[in-house]
Amino acid sequence: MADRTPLSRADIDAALDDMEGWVFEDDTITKAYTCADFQEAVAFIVRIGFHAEELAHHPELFNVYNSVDITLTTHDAGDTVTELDLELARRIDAVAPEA
Ligand SMILES: C[C@H](O)[C@H](O)[C@H]1CNC2=NC(N)=NC(=O)C2=N1
Repeated sequence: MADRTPLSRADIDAALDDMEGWVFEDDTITKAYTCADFQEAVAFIVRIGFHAEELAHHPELFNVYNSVDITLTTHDAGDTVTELDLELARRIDAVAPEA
């Protein structure tokens, strides 16, 4: 299980180098997805939900029609980015609809 120790900015930047579309912003990592339509966006959100529950780690999600904007931070680590955010981000990418 990934841990909840705050990561350094250098560690976050190094990880994000291999994670297309994810950006560091205000002690969070964020990514904006565009789905084909609302149905695909909602299905994506449901798939994210299963991983969030499995990890006991929950994203902030903002959906408008076919867009899903995701923000990840670890509340238990003082609202900083941890390995758990990177793990959830990688799982989200793995269940994202094809671009
Ligand atoms: C007890 C439970 O596992 C914790 O409260 C979890 C729940 N989901 C969480 N989600 C996020 N994003 N950060 C947390 O620190 C967090 N903590």
